[in-house]
Amino acid sequence: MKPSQSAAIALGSNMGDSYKTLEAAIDTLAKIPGIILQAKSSWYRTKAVGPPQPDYLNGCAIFQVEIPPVLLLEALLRTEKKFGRVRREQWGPRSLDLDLLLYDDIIMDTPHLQIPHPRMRSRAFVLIPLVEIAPDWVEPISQRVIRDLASEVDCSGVHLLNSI
Ligand SMILES: Nc1ncnc2c1ncn2[C@@H]1O[C@H](COP(=O)(O)O)[C@@H](O)[C@H]1O
Ligand SMILES: Nc1nc2c(c(=O)[nH]1)N=C(COP(=O)(O)OP(=O)(O)O)CN2
Repeated sequence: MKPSQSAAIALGSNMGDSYKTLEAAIDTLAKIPGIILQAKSSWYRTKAVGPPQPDYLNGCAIFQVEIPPVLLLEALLRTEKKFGRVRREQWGPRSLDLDLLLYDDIIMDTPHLQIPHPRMRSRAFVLIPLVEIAPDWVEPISQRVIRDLASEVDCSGVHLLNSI
């Protein structure tokens, strides 16, 4: 493996003090050896996609990583647990959701890990924050840059909370 790669992570929360949780989750990830924070987006208040539930707070971060994708996923799952994530229904409310969106230009499709995240290309709550910090990153399945993907989603349910 190369000395360092870039990974894009999506963060979301709609239970508890979401702002505090998301900020603390980024700090927690950045303290893990082999994970270095490079950029974080603004936070956005977003209408929930899926079953009726409270609005989410969403954002994205880019990390320089020196660990492989599976170890990075394990670190994300550990961090979700630390912040009280209990797995109930799919697409249901959660204190913290961390998704691995992109890892350099890797394409991976295993039962436990798909990269790029399979639903990222259609999600305004992912693409609107991500375009702030990675407009030129090429999503390797569509071969399109984030800027173009973001320009095509309906962003009516995505509202800026604070600027970077
Ligand atoms: N790219 C991925 N990022 C996060 N989790 C992933 C990814 N690909 C597969 N998974 C699996 O999904 C569940 C977590 O689901 P959520 O409801 O989105 O938290 C996890 O067990 C991963 O193995
Ligand atoms: N606005 C908004 N809506 C959402 C959000 C989110 O972060 N923001 N996350 C979801 C993801 O649900 P889940 O993690 O169960 O599914 P996934 O594997 O498709 O990410 C479902 N709906």
